[in-house]
Amino acid sequence: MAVIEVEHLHKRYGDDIAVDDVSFTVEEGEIFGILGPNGAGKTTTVECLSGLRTADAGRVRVLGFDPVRDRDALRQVLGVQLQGGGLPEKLTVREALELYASFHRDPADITSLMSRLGLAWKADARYRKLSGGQQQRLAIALAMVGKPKAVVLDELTTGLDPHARRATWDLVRQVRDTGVTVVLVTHFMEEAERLCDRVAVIDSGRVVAEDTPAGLAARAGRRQRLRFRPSAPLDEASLLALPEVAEVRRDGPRIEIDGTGNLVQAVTSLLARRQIIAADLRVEQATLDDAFIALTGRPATPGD
Ligand SMILES: Nc1ncnc2c1ncn2[C@@H]1O[C@H](COP(=O)(O)OP(=O)(O)OP(=O)(O)O)[C@@H](O)[C@H]1O
Repeated sequence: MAVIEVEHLHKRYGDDIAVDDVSFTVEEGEIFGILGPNGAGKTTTVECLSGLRTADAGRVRVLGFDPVRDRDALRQVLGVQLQGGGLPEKLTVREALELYASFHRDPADITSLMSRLGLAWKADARYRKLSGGQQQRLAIALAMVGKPKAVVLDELTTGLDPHARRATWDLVRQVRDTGVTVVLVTHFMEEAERLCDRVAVIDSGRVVAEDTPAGLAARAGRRQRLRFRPSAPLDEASLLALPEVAEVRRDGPRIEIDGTGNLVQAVTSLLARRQIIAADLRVEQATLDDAFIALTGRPATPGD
């Protein structure tokens, strides 16, 4: 069942087109990633589906509701954590949760929510005293306090160290495991690859691909890269004569080969015929990063 349907969403700020033409569908129970570089239109898209902005054109349905017309009803079933959604510095964790709970007809039990999200020991700590990771835990807790059927989490792990980022990923998986559909906005490839069931790649206000992370990586051409140190000289021409080999590079004593298909088998049987041993053999598959570059012609995280 589709939980979120976005069809031909368009939103501009004056002459600036933030979202040009975005369509995607989020299915029940999945973690759906919206991936793209800074300024691609991700936040504007999720603001439109959360009812925080009105689209200029297109159709959006979230759990059957029109986010603008049915905003109050939607608030009862959709949890939202938006980028930089800062809280008053002096508010404690418990107070923030009590405040958000008061907006809902049937809120979650705050004590058990805090313990589920590892915040019980910080219940009386003020917001400003929390670490970045704890603030994000609280953000997830606030999005979950209304016992939503779906949550939108925007740039959840930006600014977190690798350890806190991984801990946050575990929490997002926990949220999904309770049956809540998750829409996750990110510009981190690794995050999308590790966490998401499906991903919409957005670039300059348009969806350039919608697929599983593995499906997106496959679009990069199922490129493989092989690296090794041959035990005896190996001529490039005989490697390039193999149909699986696209490119051969030398890096000191190492050889780096890009290719497709049964690349590993083709190269290793050539080596066996020549009685050459491949030391330090490494095989790399195309990643979501490669797919993003293949789709958009540039990296997703400039300057990251
Ligand atoms: N309130 C606003 N007023 C005017 N322009 C805006 C506003 N919000 C966003 N924009 C512009 O719309 C475009 C898309 O911005 P948006 O924040 O949706 O992108 P994003 O993909 O979420 O980027 P980021 O990863 O940096 O948050 C950008 O060019 C941005 O400058």
